[in-house]
Amino acid sequence: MLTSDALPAGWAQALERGLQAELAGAAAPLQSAPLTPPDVNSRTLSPMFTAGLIERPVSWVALAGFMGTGKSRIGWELSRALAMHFVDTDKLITRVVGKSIPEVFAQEGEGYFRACEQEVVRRVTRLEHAVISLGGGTFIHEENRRILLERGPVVVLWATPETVYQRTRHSERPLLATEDPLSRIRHLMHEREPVYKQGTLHVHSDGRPSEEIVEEIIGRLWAWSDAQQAWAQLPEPQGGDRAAD
Ligand SMILES: Nc1ncnc2c1ncn2[C@@H]1O[C@H](COP(=O)(O)OP(=O)(O)O)[C@@H](O)[C@H]1O
Ligand SMILES: O=C(O)C1=C[C@@H](OP(=O)(O)O)[C@@H](O)[C@H](O)C1
Ligand SMILES: [Mg+2]
Repeated sequence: MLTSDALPAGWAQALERGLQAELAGAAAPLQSAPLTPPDVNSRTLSPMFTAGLIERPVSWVALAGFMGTGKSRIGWELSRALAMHFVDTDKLITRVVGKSIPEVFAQEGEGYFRACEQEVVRRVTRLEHAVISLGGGTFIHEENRRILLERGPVVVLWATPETVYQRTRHSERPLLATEDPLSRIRHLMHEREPVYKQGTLHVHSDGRPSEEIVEEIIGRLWAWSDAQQAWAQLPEPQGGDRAAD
């Protein structure tokens, strides 16, 4: 595994330029109209636009999970629903390196890609008001996982190997470019499953329209942030550290 020290000089500056271009490319969050009109009775989407004040359950969230579970698509839709910035780490790497993901794997090697990913994670965890869609392997790397979970909730999307196969079979995922992609999916998913389980929230994406998934994520994020606040307001137990109880 290469570390980010292996990246060429100037990579950090190129990343910064690429990130700014990505953020400017998507409509600025506060100027973009939500795709779904606010519903006054729904906790999930309506509180955002009360008296012109946008309320969000979180100011930062990342989406993790296996290839084809919908991180890129759901992340984008979630960012529109919450009027937040959107960064897809694969898209950002593609922009900074100037090559597609399969080209990066083929020409620079997977180690180089993982080093780029690590640098991108370090940077995007410093963003505010952002939805981050990770690549399927990003959360697997221990250091990435630590930084991400320290920053905010990581929502893991799940799907069966069959669904993943159907969703990825016409696209280029270098890790699935084998004679028997379904077996490869099954094997890799099994291997990675215990790590994905370390995410904050877990949402199934099989056979569900993206709007429904986005709505569930928003509802679960509200519940999560309410619980975080309730926990923070608990009085410190006498004579001890709460975490040690
Ligand atoms: N809930 C869904 N239902 C049907 N198709 C979906 C759903 N979520 C994503 N897709 C489609 O599956 C493919 C892979 O989704 P993508 O967002 O690229 O996944 P990931 O980023 O996790 O690899 C895309 O063509 C996308 O439009
Ligand atoms: O699972 C992985 O290791 C990868 C997943 C891909 O992203 P998606 O999960 O968005 O397809 C992309 O980062 C790269 O091909 C490696
Ligand atoms: Mg993706």
